[in-house]
Amino acid sequence: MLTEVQVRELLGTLEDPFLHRSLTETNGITSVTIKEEKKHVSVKLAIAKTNTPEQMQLQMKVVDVLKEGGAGSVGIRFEELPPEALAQFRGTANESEAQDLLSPLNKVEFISIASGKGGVGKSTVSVNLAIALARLGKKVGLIDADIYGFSVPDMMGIDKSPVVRGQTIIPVERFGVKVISMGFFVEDNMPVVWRGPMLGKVLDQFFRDVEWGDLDYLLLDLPPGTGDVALDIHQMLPASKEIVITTPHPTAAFVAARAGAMALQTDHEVLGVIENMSWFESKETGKKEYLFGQGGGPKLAEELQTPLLGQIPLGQPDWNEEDFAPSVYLENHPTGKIYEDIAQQVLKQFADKK
Ligand SMILES: Nc1ncnc2c1ncn2[C@@H]1O[C@H](COP(=O)(O)OP(=O)(O)OP(=O)(O)O)[C@@H](O)[C@H]1O
Repeated sequence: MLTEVQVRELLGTLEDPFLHRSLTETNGITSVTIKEEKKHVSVKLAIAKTNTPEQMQLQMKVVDVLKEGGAGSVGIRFEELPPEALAQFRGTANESEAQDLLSPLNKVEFISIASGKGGVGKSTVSVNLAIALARLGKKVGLIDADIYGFSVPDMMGIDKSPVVRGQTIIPVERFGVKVISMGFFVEDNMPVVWRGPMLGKVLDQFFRDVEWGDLDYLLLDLPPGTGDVALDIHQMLPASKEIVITTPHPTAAFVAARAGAMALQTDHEVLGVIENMSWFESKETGKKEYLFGQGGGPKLAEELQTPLLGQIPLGQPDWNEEDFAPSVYLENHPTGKIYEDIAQQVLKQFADKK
């Protein structure tokens, strides 16, 4: 297993993407933690500018280098170099990088939506949460990165593909959300054998080549599960905060806990838990039936020491024929209101952390 000295040696030659000096020169490796029994290496790196496509690329390099060196899993947290350190090197960044520093994605907050297994409603929640944030006046983007089925376009009733202008991809806008799905680029939704690193490259392209404009929040609908692909992706994600989706059954919560643990292991803060398919409410009697059991959401939230952001009942949204969007709840639908409440809690959490 790697030692701290070896980790510092391996990473020391990688460059700060903006300053073009090695991380050794910039004193950019701020901490290294090694959990030998789990072969887990956790590093904190300081670079000139965080939450950028460049950070994403560096992140991928760090994961590659450490895994080649023998690490089983890698957690990376980025922070910005202090102004004094930056001032010392600033002269070395050239004009085009100065442009990059102003790139609109610099200010965006990433929120990834994860689940322990498929079918729990991760895509449904991603779509409705993105729309709820947009309804609250935020500028929102959504990346459908669920390689096991690109369901977001269908769920939102999107029937057109994004316009591609040269190198630039213009996302499709629907309900005030800018959407990009891998499904847009896969012919007839053909199944593809995706490997984590490949998905990482496509994600990187989505960060770089999509004309997102000025965004406040970029949501990522992640592939479900806690296997290799999910782990690879977690390691490549930008400094995103994570929301974990579960159904109310205690065993489902147990599986979802592994997704939460993976987030924490890869240094992603968990914003909260959303329990989906919580109950079915009879229209006649108003009585709630707990078809999938009870207690999974609160239990998971307690285990991950994070808030339970909300519970979504079973049911179908009402939509009209001409504006067909099978999974989108309207603003005044009771479930639409629950999503609004969740979106408000999410905004509050970001505001509190600033
Ligand atoms: N609250 C709900 N009430 C009724 N049906 C729901 C609810 N949430 C999700 N569904 C339905 O359950 C199915 C699975 O949902 P969804 O695709 O969002 O799950 P997922 O976790 O993203 O699955 P996967 O990752 O396997 O794609 C869909 O048909 C969706 O319409």
